[in-house]
Amino acid sequence: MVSQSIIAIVPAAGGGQRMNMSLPKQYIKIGQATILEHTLHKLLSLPLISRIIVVISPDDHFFTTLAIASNPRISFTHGGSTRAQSVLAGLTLVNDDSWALVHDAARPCVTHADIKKLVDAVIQANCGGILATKVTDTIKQSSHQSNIDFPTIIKTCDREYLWAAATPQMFKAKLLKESMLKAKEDGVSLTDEASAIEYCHGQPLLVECQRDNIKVTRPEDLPLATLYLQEQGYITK
Ligand SMILES: Nc1ccn([C@@H]2O[C@H](COP(=O)(O)OP(=O)(O)OP(=O)(O)O)[C@@H](O)[C@H]2O)c(=O)n1
Ligand SMILES: C[C@](O)(CO)[C@H](O)COP(=O)(O)O
Repeated sequence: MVSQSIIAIVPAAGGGQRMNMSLPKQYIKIGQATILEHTLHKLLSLPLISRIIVVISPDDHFFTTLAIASNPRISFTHGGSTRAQSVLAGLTLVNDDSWALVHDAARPCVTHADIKKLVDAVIQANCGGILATKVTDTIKQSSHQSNIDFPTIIKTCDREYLWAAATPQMFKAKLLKESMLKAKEDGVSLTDEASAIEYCHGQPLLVECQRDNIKVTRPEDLPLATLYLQEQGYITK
């Protein structure tokens, strides 16, 4: 049984540019609830997560209108212009000795079982780690950045060692804070927490999760997230 304190940080301050919708994607409704509410319900279902800090944009006047905002285990703070800045803002509210479990607001389909699997693995190994999926496609490296119409292939990567990072990502708060601040000081941009630990020569655990833990990023992800939440029984078909 886990006895250490685990505080969840939910970065939810993004603008959702790639969704190309009028409101940030965390406030799009799937069934009766917003994406953010689905995500928070998943985290609330684990009693071992004692507190959840939701990091919202300073322009966000919507979060506090949601009933879930007054849940006693939930509080909020304001984030910054990058995901890393938002996570750091949340981390400043977490005791150094606690575990920080960072989970994207935009990943509402994560399962209770996969969060528990990560927590158990991390606590047992006493080493930070992340949920991830093994890469199953054949991966090509392009000659140019992928923002041109038809870049050409320069090589096929060996996928045996490749994983796609997901969230939650769980680390001791002090280590994560120090590693993220070091990366920031050195001008290294981070798209996840593990990158900060890697930058400081740590080796986080990879814990395999189900492939339904998608990040809602583009419009075509929405029907997929809806289907997964239906299959999981969170919304009616
Ligand atoms: N300044 C930011 C940027 C992102 N996020 C959060 O980080 C998670 C993953 O980021 P991403 O999918 O890139 O979200 P957006 O930044 O909203 O999307 P986009 O990049 O398409 O604008 C999301 O829950 C998002 O709200 C955040 O808290 N603060
Ligand atoms: C943290 C993350 O969800 C892991 O896949 C991802 O890196 C966030 O990246 P984005 O650049 O904000 O989409």
